[in-house]
Amino acid sequence: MNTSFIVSLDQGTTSSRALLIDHQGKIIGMEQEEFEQIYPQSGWVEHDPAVILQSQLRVFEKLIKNTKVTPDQIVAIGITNQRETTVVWDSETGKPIYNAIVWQDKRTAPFCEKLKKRGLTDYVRKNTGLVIDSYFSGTKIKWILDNIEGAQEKADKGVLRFGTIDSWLIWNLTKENVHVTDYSNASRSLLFNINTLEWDKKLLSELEIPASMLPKVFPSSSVFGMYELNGVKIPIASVLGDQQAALFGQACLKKGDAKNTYGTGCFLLMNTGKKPQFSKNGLITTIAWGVNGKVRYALEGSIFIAGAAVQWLRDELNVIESACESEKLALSLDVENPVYVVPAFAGLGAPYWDMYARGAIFGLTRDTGKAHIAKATLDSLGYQVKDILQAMQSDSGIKLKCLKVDGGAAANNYLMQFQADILNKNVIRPKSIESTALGAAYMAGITVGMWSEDDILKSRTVDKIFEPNVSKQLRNKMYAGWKKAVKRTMNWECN
Ligand SMILES: Nc1ncnc2c1ncn2[C@@H]1O[C@H](COP(=O)(O)OP(=O)(O)O)[C@@H](O)[C@H]1O
Ligand SMILES: O=P(O)(O)OC[C@H](O)CO
Repeated sequence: MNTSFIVSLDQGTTSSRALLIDHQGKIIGMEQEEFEQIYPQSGWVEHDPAVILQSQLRVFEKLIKNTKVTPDQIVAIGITNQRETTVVWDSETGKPIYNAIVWQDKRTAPFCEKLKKRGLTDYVRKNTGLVIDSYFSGTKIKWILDNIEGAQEKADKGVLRFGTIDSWLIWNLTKENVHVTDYSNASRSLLFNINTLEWDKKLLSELEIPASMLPKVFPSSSVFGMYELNGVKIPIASVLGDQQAALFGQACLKKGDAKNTYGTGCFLLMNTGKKPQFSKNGLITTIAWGVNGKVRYALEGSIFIAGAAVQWLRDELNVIESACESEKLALSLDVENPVYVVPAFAGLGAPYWDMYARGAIFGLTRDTGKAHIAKATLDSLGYQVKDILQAMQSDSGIKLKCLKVDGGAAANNYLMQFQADILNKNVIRPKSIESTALGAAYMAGITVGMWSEDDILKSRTVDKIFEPNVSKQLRNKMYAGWKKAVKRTMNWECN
């Protein structure tokens, strides 16, 4: 092979991936490894940071071996990651002092209530763009400092480091152990001021988190450090939170462009341009990226459980053996489905923000079978996206003509058709649903001068357009059932 490539490391909630991408933006090779989800208590979700690192390094090594690419052909590495998931490690030993607390984890809900009672809601919204919720990293750091023996003392001595997964990977990938992150990841911490692009001193003091724990923050398109592979130094030339990477990878580069990614959760983001726009309908404001001296903002609707509900069908209910089987099962039912599944397994995110909602199944009758449950589970992804899209249109004043989609569950044709039906909009699926990895690669390519934003716009290819095909009456009836079901799951686990 006589060309140059970019390696994209995509560290997701359920798996680590490594992709080799050529000059034309074509995926030449991909390796993927699932890893263990740890549920120590109801509502708690953890990952082992060492397992994450090892799985990411293993898929990287396999990619090199199977594609036979040589280190000197790799011009840059791009990193994209599950966001908010919090690792705290000891800088002297390099060892985490606790498992990674995953974005879905609800243990800090009581502390979030305290912050709300202290009157911080408005301050947090205006300065971080976020709502006070256990989703974000800040309260997870606080929990570790308060609950792990010796943590506070070590933090006070300046020995501890906090990072989202990008920081944790880069610390370990670089010889000098650099401690860095990018704007998009920092903007998910509850500690980063998205107006001044600095850590927010007031919030650090409210949460009693020493500034010495925090990584240095750079634009997403930067050289974050060097990774040495067989003596060749390769620049780590981009870092992006996975949802922002998918927005970039889907070429949503202009104000008003939007995409939805169906992974473990579902995340609908709209590029809102140069200025942060604040929501009146339960969405959050986030930094999309920093590139070429420009910062771009986005409005985001975060759904906590999407593909994870399909995993629940597979692993907990055993009604399917693989995720793609859910499509066959849903299509086996050709009558209207009276069943609703509300997968509020980790509370409800946007637009409800209810940390105390819990999952439920409604409308069961004697003839309800696994096909009803599987279909209702897939439908719940589509309904949640409709909730978000309505809020997004109302906040932005922009009526979306269509919805660009990607992520693992976007492969499901039944789901995509249902999505078009319930939204009454065309749903556009690109040829490659790996927009996240592509976005990180494009960003790295921009840093090293291999691509421009124009090249990204030209690289989009459509696989399929799903067109709406149900009556308005049926659509409205189905959606009304969903709203009724959601209402009944709310505030279930009262504090
Ligand atoms: N054909 C399918 N139908 C429905 N869900 C699917 C399908 N394929 C994958 N999924 C779901 O998509 C998720 C994996 O997508 P991915 O984009 O890899 O997520 P993540 O980055 O969050 O790990 C899993 O939760 C899986 O259950
Ligand atoms: O790992 P994913 O693709 O489910 O993305 C997780 C999000 O980044 C959480 O905010």
